[in-house]
Amino acid sequence: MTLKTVGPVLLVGAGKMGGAMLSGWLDRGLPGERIIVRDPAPGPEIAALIAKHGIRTAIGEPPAIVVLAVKPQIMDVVLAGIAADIPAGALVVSVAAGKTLAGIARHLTPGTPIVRTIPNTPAAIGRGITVCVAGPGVSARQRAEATALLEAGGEVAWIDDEGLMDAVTAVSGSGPAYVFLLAECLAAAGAEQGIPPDLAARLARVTVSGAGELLHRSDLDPATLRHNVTSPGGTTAAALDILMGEGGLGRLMREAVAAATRRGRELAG
Ligand SMILES: NC(=O)c1ccc[n+]([C@@H]2O[C@H](COP(=O)([O-])OP(=O)(O)OC[C@H]3O[C@@H](n4cnc5c(N)ncnc54)[C@H](OP(=O)(O)O)[C@@H]3O)[C@@H](O)[C@H]2O)c1
Ligand code: PRO
Repeated sequence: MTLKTVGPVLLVGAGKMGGAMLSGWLDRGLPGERIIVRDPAPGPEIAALIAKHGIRTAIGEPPAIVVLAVKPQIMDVVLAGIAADIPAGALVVSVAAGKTLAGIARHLTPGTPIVRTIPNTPAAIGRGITVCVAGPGVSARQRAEATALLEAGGEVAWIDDEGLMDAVTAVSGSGPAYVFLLAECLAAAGAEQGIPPDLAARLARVTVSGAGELLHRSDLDPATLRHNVTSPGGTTAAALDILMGEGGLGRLMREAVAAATRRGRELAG
């Protein structure tokens, strides 16, 4: 299945995540006329995409896929409002953190096929990863169609155990924020050592993105790439003694991912 033949796709909610997905779809060739966007007040970038690509904002041809990208806290209300517009047999794809297959199904015609997913914002440049779990009744064709759509945003992984989705959300869904925080903290620490803030921000930005790109292109695992920077008794080793010590990044990351996983469970509602 190719992206060009997917759809029509109804995107409900074109904010940070829905907007990132929309950019990925358009960049990779999903024709604008196969997309419908529903959002009460799309931001200027989304409005520009809608105008440029001739994307519809009202349902004409019935959608084959409905992508739900509203906040989990309003998902129940939104679903109650759009359930009647979801044609029988259309595939519903949720990207909402926490919201379970059963919680979504509750609002829809019994038997509606649903795929619960967690993408991440690098989908905007085709470098994200989306993890998916299928509910009952999702056909092989619909799975292939969902894969084609989501692959526009990068890699796609299917899992069978929905119980893992909150932990997945904590790692890859929220993960880009941890990396951006690393860049912020690295810049602030550099400035504290006397580097002019603009230069410190540039050093941190290029270092984090360059290291990410090296990790992306290299066959080596992250630990080996780290070793390659670390001269015995050198500067990196001095820093890693802090970062890898007790109370260091390992512990902080474990606690952070556990907190995000717990919050996902709470958002189930
Ligand atoms: N952001 C991420 O990195 C990320 C990653 C993985 C999954 N997710 C999931 O993606 C979903 C959206 O998150 P987000 O960060 O993109 O939030 P967001 O930026 O607030 O996007 C949600 C969008 O939905 C719009 N909306 C509100 N009510 C609506 C309605 N009745 N019908 C259609 N659209 C409506 C909002 O408009 P207003 O702003 O005008 O209310 C907003 O544009 C969440 O469920 C989240 O868990 C997000
Ligand atoms: N953004 C959403 C949140 O913060 C879900 C993962 C990333 O809840």
